Amino acid sequence: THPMTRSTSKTRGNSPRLRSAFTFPQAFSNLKGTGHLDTKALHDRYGSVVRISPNALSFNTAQAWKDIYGLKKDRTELAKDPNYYIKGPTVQILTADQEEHARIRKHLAPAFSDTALMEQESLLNQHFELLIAKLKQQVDGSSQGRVDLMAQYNFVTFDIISDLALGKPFGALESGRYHPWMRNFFEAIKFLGFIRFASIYPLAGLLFQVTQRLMPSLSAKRRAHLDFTEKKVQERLKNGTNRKDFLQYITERKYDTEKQLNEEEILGNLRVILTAGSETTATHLCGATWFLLTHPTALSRAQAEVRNTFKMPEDMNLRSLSKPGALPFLNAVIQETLRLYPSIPSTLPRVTGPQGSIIDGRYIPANISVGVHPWSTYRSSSNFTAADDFLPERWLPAEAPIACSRDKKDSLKPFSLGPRNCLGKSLAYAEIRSILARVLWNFELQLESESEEWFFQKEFVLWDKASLWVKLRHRRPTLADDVT
Ligand code: HEM
Repeated sequence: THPMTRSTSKTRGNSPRLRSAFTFPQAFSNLKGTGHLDTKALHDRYGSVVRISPNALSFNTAQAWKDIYGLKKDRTELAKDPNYYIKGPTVQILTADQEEHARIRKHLAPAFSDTALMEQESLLNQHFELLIAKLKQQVDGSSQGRVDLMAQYNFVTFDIISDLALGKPFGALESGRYHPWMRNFFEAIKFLGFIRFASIYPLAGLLFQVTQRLMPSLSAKRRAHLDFTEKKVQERLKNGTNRKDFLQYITERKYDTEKQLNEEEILGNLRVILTAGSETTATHLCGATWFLLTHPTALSRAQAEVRNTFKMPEDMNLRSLSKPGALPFLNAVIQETLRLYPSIPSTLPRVTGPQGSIIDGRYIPANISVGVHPWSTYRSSSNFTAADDFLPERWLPAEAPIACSRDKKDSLKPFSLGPRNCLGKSLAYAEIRSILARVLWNFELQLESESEEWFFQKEFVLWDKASLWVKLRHRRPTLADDVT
């Protein structure tokens, strides 16, 4: 452990001077897209709790995850930090306060149950298969298998989520192009750093609003962006369907009619799901692929595991892919990627209650913004041995290097925990396993040289990813293929 990690409960010992006095170091860090590195550097220097701005503390331990995000014994939770989770005109699951959140989550949850997932399988399979078919076309086509997998993973995950949330896919895989809604979304990510900056500096925020007003094209674009989802949801509600999409579950279960989600609330929440459930999954797929392609032994092993487990591509389905004990190495790769390349690398902040809170054994006064910083936590040597190394074996009890037996596995919470944890976790795992397994089964893969440094990215709440250029070839016949 770093000597400062266990240092003290004296808050001053964990307070870098500039950070304690001013908000600008944190604001600039966000603006530059280096927040993950800067916060990690502070943790490395000051230990497991550090003041990152006058009113905000960052933590990096398993216990802090529980204390900040878990449900308390008295059934209360630390509120989401209102300066970060800005409420819009419609209540929605991410920003709602505790009571409203419980109501919304109760109505959305059936769409994400294990039963729902199994019922959605045939819909999901169409997209998985289309992805593989399109990749095969590119191997045979003029690009000779040179493919931007980042785009392809975006296409498939956004197609899936739009199919489930809006009743129709964006059609990105089919057309091989970003749908305008997706293009707007990715353009907006670049602004997230600035928006965070603006939320700390009202003057910058004001300027931002004024510029938006002065640029009709920008606000027209925003309107079109919102209109699109509204129109789709209205059409879907009007026409009805037998498909097991999200709306089917949200509208068929009648709890307390007074507390039903109204149409506006349904739309607001579907919009959240549309973004929460697409980019995060695509990001992880890119990360796992990049790690495999830069670690050839792991790539061969994952590939052999998938190909030996499934003789025919039709053998891959949600049940066989998620069977306990199936694909242990691929699952270890998935976990290790969640650790080294968390789709949401920065803190999702909460505020301490009116009486203050005990976090990681320390009393923290009332109304302080607190959170666990995933990037710092997952790369801290106080939590993981060889924390910066890609070592999927650490997740395999029989093979983990002895040094890794001290890993604090509980400090990895990529889907958060407690009442506000990720509702789409099972769907995310299902998509990730299904897509990675199919890609590894069907193709030989090689990283193109311009993507060797792909991993080193800026972070604006989400990662500012570049294209991931990969050379794909058809699967080489194996001895087993010849025999059978
Ligand atoms: C690798 C993929 C994913 C990761 C790493 C991830 C991570 C997270 C995290 C950390 C949160 C907590 C947010 C907070 O505290 O404010 C969250 C919430 C949420 N996620 Fe995911 N997510 C993923 C995929 C998905 C998918 C596929 C869906 C749905 C289709 C989804 C739907 C949601 C929803 C609805 C919430 C809000 C839950 C609530 O507030 O009760 N996520 N996710």
